[in-house]
Amino acid sequence: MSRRARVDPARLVAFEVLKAVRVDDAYTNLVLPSLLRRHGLTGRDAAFATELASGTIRWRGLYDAVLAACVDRSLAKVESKVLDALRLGTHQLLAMRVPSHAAISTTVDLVRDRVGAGAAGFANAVLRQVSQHDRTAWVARVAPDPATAWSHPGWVVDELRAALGGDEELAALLAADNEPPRVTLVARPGRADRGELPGEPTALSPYGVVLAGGDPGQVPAVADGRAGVQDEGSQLVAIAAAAAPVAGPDARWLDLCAGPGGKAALLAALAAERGASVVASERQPHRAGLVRNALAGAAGVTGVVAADGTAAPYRPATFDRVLVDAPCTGLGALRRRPEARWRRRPADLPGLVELQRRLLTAAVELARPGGVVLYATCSPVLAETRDVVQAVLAARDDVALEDAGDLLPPVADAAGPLPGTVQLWPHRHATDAMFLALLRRR
Ligand SMILES: C[S@@+](CC[C@H](N)C(=O)[O-])C[C@H]1O[C@@H](n2cnc3c(N)ncnc32)[C@H](O)[C@@H]1O
Repeated sequence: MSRRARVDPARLVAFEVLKAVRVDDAYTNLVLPSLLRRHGLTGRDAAFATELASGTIRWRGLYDAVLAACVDRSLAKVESKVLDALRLGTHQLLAMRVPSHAAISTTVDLVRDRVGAGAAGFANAVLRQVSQHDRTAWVARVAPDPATAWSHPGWVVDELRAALGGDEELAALLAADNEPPRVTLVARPGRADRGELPGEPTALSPYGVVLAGGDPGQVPAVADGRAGVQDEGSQLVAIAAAAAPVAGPDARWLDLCAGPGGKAALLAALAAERGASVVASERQPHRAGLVRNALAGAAGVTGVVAADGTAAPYRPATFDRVLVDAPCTGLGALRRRPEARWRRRPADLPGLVELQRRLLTAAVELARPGGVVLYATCSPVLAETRDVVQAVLAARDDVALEDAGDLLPPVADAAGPLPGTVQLWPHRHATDAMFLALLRRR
């Protein structure tokens, strides 16, 4: 048998995912499917590789603290490929139902094959130490703080704690961030009925279904664009944007930050039912292309435009409704993006907040008097939610904050940081932490 043949393909796929995320800034969710295909993995093997890669990336903060206690030098001095393999071995030992001997021997085989015999001996010695304790005991030894125990960067924990208003629910939120989310589908009204989708109806959105299992791409209504994969919180954003009462004409709707098009597709379906039509606008041309794909075959669409929303090519006071689903840190959607928490930096915030403020200002100017603007983020960070809305309200006398909660089916415990705003949470609502604020132009 060749040395190469001893490496388990599911572990090799996970190892290659970690490398792509580290070296190429790849997104786990995008790189995984092609690697699974390339190595011919399906079914249980594909599920194992997915959990191994995604879980290892999510839990990297805790695992590095464990490994630091088992290695006699700084982790920065351990070769990156070896460190990746050690993290994979640690995830199998502390979080997956893999017998210790198998977790260690398969990791050692991987390191021998990919790095060399010396590194394999080192990996063997380190993982044997890791296997001396279970996860609870390791947390007690190396992770006295919630950031390490729940594997989040400290600054992210600080932002989430501030948004929650204290420590009471912090552990529940951080734990929810570490659970891969259930897959939810949306039946786009007028095009599909949720009764034809496989799974249980969602609790909050009248169009949603929690997928029972399997590949959503195989669901016929998803394959032909009448339904889509969409978090329930995102469904509620589009629903709220469509539901705000508007006196007078209600035909021209705008989605100012539409890429890749999930909310635009639901909004267009809702618009079509009411004889209205959506302009879907997105700055990045390739993401505008994704919006075009998402809207293929949909009624209720005026067009898709690649345009900077802060200088959009529309006349002021044109639209009856404007949705601003603003670019943000995404710290409310950590469940679905394993690497995101490690990639974001506090220094990203000021630029994003400035852009959010400019986009919301532009949206207010594009709304006609009496029209509405729904501002949303998939982040609960106060600088991106409360502060942006407050800044725009303070700078203008032609706009007022109204109650976004009234636009939704009853959602318990969803009060946002300003009166009338809504803040959803993964640990309370099993949605992404979407923020919603409703503004009306005077
Ligand atoms: C949170 S995402 C929108 C998600 C989308 N609404 C959906 O449901 O599929 C924010 C989008 O805003 C876009 N964006 C960033 N800066 C922009 C700008 N100045 N004008 C318009 N769009 C912008 C990003 O490219 C990104 O696609």
